[in-house]
Amino acid sequence: MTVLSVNVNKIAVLRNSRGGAEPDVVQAARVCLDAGAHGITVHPRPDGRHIRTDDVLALAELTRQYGVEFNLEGNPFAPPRDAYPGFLALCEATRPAQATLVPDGDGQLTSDHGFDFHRDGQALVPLVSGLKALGCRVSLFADAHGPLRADDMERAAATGASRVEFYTGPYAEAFADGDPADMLGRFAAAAARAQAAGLGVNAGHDLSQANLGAFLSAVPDVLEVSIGHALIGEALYAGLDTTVRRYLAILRG
Ligand SMILES: CC(=O)[C@@H](O)[C@H](O)COP(=O)(O)O
Ligand SMILES: NCC(=O)COP(=O)(O)O
Repeated sequence: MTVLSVNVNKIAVLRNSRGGAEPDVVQAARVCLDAGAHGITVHPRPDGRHIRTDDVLALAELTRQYGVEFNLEGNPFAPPRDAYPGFLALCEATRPAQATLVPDGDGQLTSDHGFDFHRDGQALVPLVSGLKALGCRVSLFADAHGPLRADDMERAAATGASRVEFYTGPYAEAFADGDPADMLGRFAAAAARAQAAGLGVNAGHDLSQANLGAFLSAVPDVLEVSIGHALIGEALYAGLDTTVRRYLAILRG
């Protein structure tokens, strides 16, 4: 079964909008885990707009206590800045079960593209091996919506990473436009190529209760989805516990 990792970035957005400690990111993560979520994801950004270093440390401890996966996302090439020690330093401090490398530019509103494995593949090799030496499974954020180059997934696998996380934003847009069939075909084909190259497939970005089921029906053997923006929004109406349980029901099919 596909596992659910809840991204709690948006809880920190709300907290930071007023300063102080509420809503409490760790308490929100605990509610998600008590509802049955399989793990917690965060993507601390160098500008500190939501998740901060102290949140990363606290969530690493919480997930350790629960014995569930902590998935830390970030750009390993972004330099340390102010209160952000850098992605690799955070991985060293917290040893997340999964490190998801994302090629975001500084100041980007949100993640909107995966790695160019032809350009970045060689540079990723030492980073992946360093993270594996820390005990992290490594996943690489990857595009699956456009035409893949013939050996894209082979190059991703050649970095030593175990998984790719497909950037699902374009699928979510196609679904919202009422015409997701072509996009689903592209993701299914990309998944087959990743799996043939020996990579496990994760997926994330703008997945929601509305669009998740169709995605998982069309794209076989997705190992993990990380979901935050829609889930936290939906939880405003239904509550966090109920919302997480609804996602888990979708994953069970
Ligand atoms: C890597 C990814 O897909 C992003 O969705 C990310 O984790 C969300 O980041 P923000 O919450 O900063 O938009
Ligand atoms: N890796 C994707 C993620 O963690 C959550 O993305 P979103 O649901 O906030 O768009």
